[in-house]
Amino acid sequence: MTQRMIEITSPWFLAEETLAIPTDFSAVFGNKNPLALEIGCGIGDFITQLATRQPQRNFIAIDIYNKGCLKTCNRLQQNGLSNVRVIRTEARYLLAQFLTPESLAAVYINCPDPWPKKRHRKRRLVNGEFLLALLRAMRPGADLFFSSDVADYALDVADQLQNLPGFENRMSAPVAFELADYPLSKYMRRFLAQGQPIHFIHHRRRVGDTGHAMPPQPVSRGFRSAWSEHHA
Ligand SMILES: C[S@@+](CC[C@H](N)C(=O)[O-])C[C@H]1O[C@@H](n2cnc3c(N)ncnc32)[C@H](O)[C@@H]1O
Repeated sequence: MTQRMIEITSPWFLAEETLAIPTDFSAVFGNKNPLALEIGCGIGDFITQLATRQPQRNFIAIDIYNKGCLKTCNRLQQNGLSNVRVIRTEARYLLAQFLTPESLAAVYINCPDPWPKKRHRKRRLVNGEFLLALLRAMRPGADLFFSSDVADYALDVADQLQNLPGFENRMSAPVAFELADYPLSKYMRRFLAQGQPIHFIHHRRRVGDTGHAMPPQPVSRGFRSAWSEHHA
């Protein structure tokens, strides 16, 4: 099954095929403000709140879901936010192709697809290899925020992070049920309304960390299709 592709003409949208490899995002935004990334922005409610609160930062919001990218662009436009751009792309592809090492000041991943069945867990986006690719793109001192409604996903990510010396935990526990001043996404609000807790993780790339990130692995464009199958 494939997504129905809607052409997105919004000025907030960057078409993946027009981006330079790697991309100079300072030139895209016309300033050298710190750059942050949201992976899996959905309909853009989280990034809209965050970018409103942090006008001194630039944000890239990515999703493989075409309609979600369109809704995110529309929401950003309604809120007049000039510090965000939306890209329809796959996270690993973005990290391997478009981002330079140490270019990100923060990364946000909220309620990633849970793949709850045990035999599907290997499909989860956030694993050790992915965290190393993130680490490479994060500058020392950059923040990584992860949230999930699925306890075992969050515990697994917390475990992986604990074993990566490039990261340090910014909270008093590996996983918390609250994160002060953190905006709520659509999925977070949905789960909280159903009485399900959200599990939060906040790590930082250790200042002084030099060599724990691995070089980018080759990622093909076709790699993305498996991830978009369920968005028909
Ligand atoms: C469960 S939704 C959560 C959306 C939003 N973060 C929220 O909390 O409301 C997960 C989102 O991640 C996107 N996604 C899944 N895998 C992705 C990948 N590999 N790269 C980019 N986006 C991805 C999906 O298309 C979907 O919009």
